[in-house]
Amino acid sequence: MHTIKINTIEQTLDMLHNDAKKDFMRMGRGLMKSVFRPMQPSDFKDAYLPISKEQGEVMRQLIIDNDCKHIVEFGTSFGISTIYLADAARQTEGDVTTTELIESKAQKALQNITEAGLNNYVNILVGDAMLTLKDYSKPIDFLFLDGWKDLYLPLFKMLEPRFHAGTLIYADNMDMSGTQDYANYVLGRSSYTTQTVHHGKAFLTTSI
Ligand SMILES: C[S@@+](CC[C@H](N)C(=O)[O-])C[C@H]1O[C@@H](n2cnc3c(N)ncnc32)[C@H](O)[C@@H]1O
Repeated sequence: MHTIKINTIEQTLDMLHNDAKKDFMRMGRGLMKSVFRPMQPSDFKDAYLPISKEQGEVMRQLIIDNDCKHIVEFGTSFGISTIYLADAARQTEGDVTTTELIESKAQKALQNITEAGLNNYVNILVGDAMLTLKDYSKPIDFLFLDGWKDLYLPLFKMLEPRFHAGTLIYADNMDMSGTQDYANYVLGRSSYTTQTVHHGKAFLTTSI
C-alpha cells in the first residue's frame, strides 16, 4: 500500500515536470501581452513556472528532517511544489496551506494533488495571499515563498508573528528583480540566519 502511494506521487510529479517543459511556449504568449504594460499573474495563467525536481526534493527532505508540521506556500500554480510539500506533510503528519490567485490554476492544482493521492494534506486558498493568509493562526514551521516577488516582504512581515525559533523560510527566485527589499530585510536582522541555496537561486532562512 505504502509503495503504491509513493509510485503514484513520483509518477504524478514526473508527468507534471514533463508537461512543464512546454512552458516556454505558454510564457511566450504571456510575455507578448506584457510588452505594453506591467506583467500580471494572469498573463501566465497557462504556465507552471515550477521549481525544479532538485528543489522539490530538497524542500521535502528539509521538512521531514526538521519534523515541520504546519507548512504554508505562497504561489501554488498547478501544484508541482505543493505535491513535494504535501508528501513531506504526509510523513510528518502535518498539513499544507497553499495560496493561488488564479482560480483556474487552483482548480487544476487540486486535480493534480488529488491524482497524487495527497489532497487530504492540502488546503488551497484561492485569491490574493495577502488576504487569504491574513487570519492564518497556526504556528508556521515551514514557509515557501514562490508567488509574485514584490509580495515576498509584505507577506513575510504579515506572517512573522506566526514564526518561532526554528521556522524555516525558503524563498525561490532570489536572483530575480523585485526581491532586493526581502533580501535586505532577512539579511539585516539578527533574528534570522540565511544561506543561499541552489547556486544562489534561493534563500533558506531560519528564524532563531
Ligand atoms: C512561480 S509560480 C508558482 C510555482 C509553484 N510554486 C511550483 O513550483 O509549482 C507563481 C504563482 O503565484 C501566483 N500568484 C501571484 N500573485 C499571487 C498572490 N498575490 N496571491 C496568490 N498567488 C499569487 C501566480 O498566479 C502563479 O501561479
